[in-house]
Amino acid sequence: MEPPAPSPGAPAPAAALEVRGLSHDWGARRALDEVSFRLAPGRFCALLGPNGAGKSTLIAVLTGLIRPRPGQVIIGGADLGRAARAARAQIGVVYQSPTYDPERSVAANLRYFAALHGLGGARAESRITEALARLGMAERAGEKAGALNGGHRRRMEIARALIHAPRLLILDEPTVGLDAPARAAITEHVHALCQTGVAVLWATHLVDEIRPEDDLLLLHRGRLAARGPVAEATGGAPLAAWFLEQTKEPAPKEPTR
Ligand SMILES: Nc1ncnc2c1ncn2[C@@H]1O[C@H](COP(=O)(O)OP(=O)(O)OP(=O)(O)O)[C@@H](O)[C@H]1O
Repeated sequence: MEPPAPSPGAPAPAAALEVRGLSHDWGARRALDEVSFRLAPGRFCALLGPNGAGKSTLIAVLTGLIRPRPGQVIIGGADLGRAARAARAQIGVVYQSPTYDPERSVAANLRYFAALHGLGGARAESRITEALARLGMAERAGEKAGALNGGHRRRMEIARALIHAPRLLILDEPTVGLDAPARAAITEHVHALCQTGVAVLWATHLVDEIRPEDDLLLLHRGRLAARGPVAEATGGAPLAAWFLEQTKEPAPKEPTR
């Protein structure tokens, strides 16, 4: 992972995601400040940041929920500001809050999303089977979504986000509220997806979800405080200690008399 080159010579391979000079203000509060990075196909990139760092705001911009002002988002070569449909067609999203129909089966939930992407009939069924198999959910296709445990519901949502074969999968703290085995299973499944060429942007504040071979973006108070392969970004320091050190709040000042 590297910052975007301002004047490329030979054409670089299309990035799964390229973000240039992105800022966003919520009223008087600066939530994102000049954020730029590039994510290569097939890479797992952890977007690490403490509460309030700006992770969800960044994801809202990347998924087109809010407009970058200023800034540019390019997904698989398509500019989100100028060619929103083409750009959005290349991303799958799993938001922090669950979004599914608890009364319908797992397969029916996926079928609904397939239809939203213009997929139907045998093509949709084969994509559903494939996506569920990738998440280890094949045998649960007929179960009611509301009857699944939390970990399986999340896996269903991840399978659903893959239904249109996106280039980039974006997940906003997907393991919130899950127990340790479910967290480990989901982290494992999503890392494995990268081997199929999908790039993953995984927002988290939990360092145990990040592996040494991953890419890392450290977001703190809206700014990218570090980026690159984990060992490079941390300078080889243990990740948990490094994260605490980087995001340490200044001690409150002594009251003056
Ligand atoms: N809709 C909003 N209106 C006003 N301020 C907002 C809004 N959403 C986020 N903020 C503010 O923007 C800053 C970044 O918040 P954001 O939710 O993007 O951070 P986060 O890293 O996702 O945090 P968390 O891990 O707690 O979800 C915070 O100061 C937050 O209070």
